[in-house]
Amino acid sequence: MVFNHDATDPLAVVTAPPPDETPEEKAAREEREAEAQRISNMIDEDIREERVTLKKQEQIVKILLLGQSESGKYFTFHFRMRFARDKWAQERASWRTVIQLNLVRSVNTILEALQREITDTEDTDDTMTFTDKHHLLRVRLRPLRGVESDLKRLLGARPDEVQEPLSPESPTISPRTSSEFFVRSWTWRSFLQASSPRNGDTQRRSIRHDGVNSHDITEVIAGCKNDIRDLWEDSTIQELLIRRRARLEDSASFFLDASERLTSRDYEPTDDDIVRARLRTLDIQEHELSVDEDGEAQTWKIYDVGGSRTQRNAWLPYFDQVNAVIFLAPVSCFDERLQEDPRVNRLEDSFILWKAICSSKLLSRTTLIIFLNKIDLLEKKIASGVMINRYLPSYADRPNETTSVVKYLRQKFKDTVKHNSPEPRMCHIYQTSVIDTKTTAQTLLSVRDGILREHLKKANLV
Ligand SMILES: Nc1nc2c(ncn2[C@@H]2O[C@H](COP(=O)(O)OP(=O)(O)OP(=O)(O)O)[C@@H](O)[C@H]2O)c(=O)[nH]1
Ligand SMILES: [Mg+2]
Repeated sequence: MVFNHDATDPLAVVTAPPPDETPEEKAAREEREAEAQRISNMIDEDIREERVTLKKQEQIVKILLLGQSESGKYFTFHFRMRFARDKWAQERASWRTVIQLNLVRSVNTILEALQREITDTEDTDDTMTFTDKHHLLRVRLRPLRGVESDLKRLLGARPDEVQEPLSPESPTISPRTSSEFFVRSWTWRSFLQASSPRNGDTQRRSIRHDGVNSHDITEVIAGCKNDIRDLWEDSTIQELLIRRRARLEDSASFFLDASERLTSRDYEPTDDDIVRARLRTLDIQEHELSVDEDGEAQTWKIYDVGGSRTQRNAWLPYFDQVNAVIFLAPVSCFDERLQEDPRVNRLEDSFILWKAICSSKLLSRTTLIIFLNKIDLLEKKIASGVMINRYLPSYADRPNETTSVVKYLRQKFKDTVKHNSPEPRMCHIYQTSVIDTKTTAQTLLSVRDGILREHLKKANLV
């Protein structure tokens, strides 16, 4: 296309071709003008595409999950189970490996405690009595040390990240923190792809990775079935765990109680198993879901962060443009300390984090949702007689009962929003035990409706 030179337009007069233009000069000029027009069209197209992308991005609901390590952020599994069924069906089978790792790690922790007791009390009178049965169990369960490393490798850990648990015979035993396993978003994804059945292949495929074969691992674990049960059910071992204050993970007893099922060769994880599985998050994991609202699907992006202190500086870039923050505060941990910094009480750490989130200017227009999580464990602790005011002096002489404790904590988190938010705002508080799949599903619907309502309100205001 060639520019139209209108003599009444002052700009056209300036850009008009010279009157004595030769045919060659005219051809060159027209070529230049056609090129300029082509570039201008390209720029217009880019702008149009950018606008469409921006519009789409505005419609995506972004949710950020925050909270200290082991707060229960993995509950996104409920969202995925409901709103990303296909992906979830693929992912489900691979949780078998994670659950096997959880079980094996717990057994190894018990064996380490046993070894520590034997070594530490060797030359003293203060020793427990172990029989041949205990010594035999130690020997027969020894292969599980190698299995723990193999499972980690199978889940994508690099060789330098897989430290074989120290030999139970070794005098220095590794604390639980050093062996806690994590997942990186990228390795996890590739692992999932490699492990999910494809092309209608519904038969269980043996997963191979880094020279490790899942079939061999399952065989070793199945071979330890009776010994794992005998170890866990032994009253001397139970006494030992109390005496050594062995810190097993929250879900250890659930998996150990179910060890006969978990160690079987054809074991398939149930939803209840998966929600109890522990796999520490490293980096930020992004989950995309298509959430239905009156037949209309909306894209949600959920960002699940690693909660330990060393991971927290990676959170900030995700504060931008986020629609809702779901903060998980595990209320049962009032008497526990952070693994990464044993000087800090875990409940106190949640208070500090929550205050920082409420005060953040970047989050000043973000919907805030808080889950007072692990209520089931809080109930158990209180029922066992642990006094909350011993660890939380501000609780003073209020009744040592779950309802009263939850009411107090609710108010404390609410007050923090009130006194620290840059602009006045509401906060939605839920009491949860995210391992309870039924009630969490109901909570989830309420959370979904709340987020969608707020999203709509903000979209209409803009
Ligand atoms: N009993 C009980 N266990 C829970 C509850 N919520 C979480 N857990 C368990 O606590 C453990 C930690 O949960 P995760 O979701 O992996 O913790 P996280 O917050 O993602 O931790 P990082 O990835 O380290 O940031 C898992 O074994 C869960 O099954 C709960 O409400 N009750
Ligand atoms: Mg996590």
